[in-house]
Amino acid sequence: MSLLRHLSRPRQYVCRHCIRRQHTLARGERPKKGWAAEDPDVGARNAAWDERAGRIKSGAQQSMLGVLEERGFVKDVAGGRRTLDWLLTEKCIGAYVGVDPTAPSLHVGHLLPLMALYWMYLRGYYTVSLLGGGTVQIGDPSGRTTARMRQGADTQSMNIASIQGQLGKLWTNVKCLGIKHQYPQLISRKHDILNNRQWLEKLSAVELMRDLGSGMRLGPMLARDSVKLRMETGEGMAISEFSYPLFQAYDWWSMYKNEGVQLQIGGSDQYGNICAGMDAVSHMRKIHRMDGEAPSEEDPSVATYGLTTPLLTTASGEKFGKSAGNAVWLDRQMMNSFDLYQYFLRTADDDVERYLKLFTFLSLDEIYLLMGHQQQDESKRLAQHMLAKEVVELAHGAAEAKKAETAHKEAFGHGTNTFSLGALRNTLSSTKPTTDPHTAKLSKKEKELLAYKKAYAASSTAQTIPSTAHEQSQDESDALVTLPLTMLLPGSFPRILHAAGLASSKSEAHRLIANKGAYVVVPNSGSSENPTGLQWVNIESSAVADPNHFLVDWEALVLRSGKSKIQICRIVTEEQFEAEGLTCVGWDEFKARRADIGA
Ligand SMILES: N[C@@H](Cc1ccc(O)cc1)C(=O)O
Repeated sequence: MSLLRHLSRPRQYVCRHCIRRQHTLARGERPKKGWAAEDPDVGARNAAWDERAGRIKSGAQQSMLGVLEERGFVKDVAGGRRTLDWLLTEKCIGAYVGVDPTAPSLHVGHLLPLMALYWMYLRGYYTVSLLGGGTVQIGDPSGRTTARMRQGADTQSMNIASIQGQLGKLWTNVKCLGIKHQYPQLISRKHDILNNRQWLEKLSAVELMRDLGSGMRLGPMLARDSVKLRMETGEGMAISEFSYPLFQAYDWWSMYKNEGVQLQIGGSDQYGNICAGMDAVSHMRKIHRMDGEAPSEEDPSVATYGLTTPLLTTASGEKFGKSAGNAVWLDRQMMNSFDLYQYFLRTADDDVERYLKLFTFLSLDEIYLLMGHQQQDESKRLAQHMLAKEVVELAHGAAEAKKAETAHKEAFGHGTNTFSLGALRNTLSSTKPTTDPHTAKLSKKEKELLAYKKAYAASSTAQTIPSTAHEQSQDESDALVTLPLTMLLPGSFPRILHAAGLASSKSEAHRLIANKGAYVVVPNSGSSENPTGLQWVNIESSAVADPNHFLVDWEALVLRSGKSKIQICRIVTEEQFEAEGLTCVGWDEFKARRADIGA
């Protein structure tokens, strides 16, 4: 009886494409295309949304677009800034950011559009991070001067699996950060990770060209910088790459019709793809006549919009997200938490406020307060520590962030002139022996993935700074490099600095030393009031400067380049080094030379 009553109750439907979200079916009426049965919470959700819209319109609360603009996320808006601002206030629309899994990890550059998306999630929108499992096979030419290398099937599936996991972790950490920063848990919040392979694999070539291709014009596609440049340089472009925007546009159409995704966010190089997508969706709407609810084609409440984030450069003019020319990876196995923390800790004073707004969920009031404290004593780098901790927390989680913070605060606890012995001992005691039990438990597939990631990170760093930490089979989370004692000889500091990853070559290490930019910690140099606060001294350029004289606790050499890039080197006997199956930059060359001399 009660079931019958339930069935006969008029069902509520929600239309993803019009501003009047809720519809009640009349007797005998069938739901229209784009309507989805809605759960009973819809009333409460709409009421909460309307109340918020009221607050925004009365000026009591800032609009979503206002928040994104104020924090520095907006370079361009496609489709009209004012209408997008209005739409984001009136309607709980869907938004997405797409990433192609071209590598096993995202890097910090990907965080910019994703952070804008995460803000939208926290403010109650439907948000999708889209994995380009289909589009990666085509290869986006945007912002590139050469075609991408074709990836093998194994590499591709490892990249997809790895980025999928990473996107999931990021969502978990975003939710935790949202709780930590006390953002209200809005009931309309929802997020998804979708893979465009799901629909692109089912898409027929005829359908793509007939429906979508017929609505996209050659003119704007030919006028794009990435296309023009390749034509001018004579390199040319394959049809597949040229057609890439069609596939990205089809993604949007698919998510527009099924999930109500009306906004796409991307880096500034995505502007062309986004505009092409907007035209395509509008054309597809005409073909599929989704005007059951929408009064007219130009109705801004059903149109699509694009938002691009700026290209970041540091105060010194470098591209953001590169450390000595290499990408700053978000994967913990490709860049450990200590190094990620350190990358952000090195942020220039002139950049730090801007980065706090972009890469943390701190409110603006908190940021201004923090900057006030920072100005009282810049040397403490309070703002940089906060930035570094929040980014590590977003990428690797709270526990890792705490560890990285403690290690750095101890290392720099007494200013930049001293190094804390406590920090060194803590780091050394957390070193895992040869066979890392953590890796031993991994399945064969996981081990393969781990080896691939390490090789990927090492190969992308090889041309500039070789990071021995990546080449060694140590626990991925430690910040140590292990070197054999035999390499420590009078005059060998340049070789050691190179092996420690603090210089890209021996000659660069020589230059660093000559410019007084290389330091080493002096053992037993603590004062009587602070015996564990060891002193840094400049490494001398003399040919007899002997690293052996700087062994702390007989097992570590602590080196620094510039103000803050520290590398702790664990020193072991050559037998132990070989027994642990370790190697380091310059080791083979060192052995070969030793053999030549007949030592
Ligand atoms: N083309 C985007 C990734 C992307 C893929 C699919 C999309 O639908 C959107 C974006 C890039 O290379 O950064």
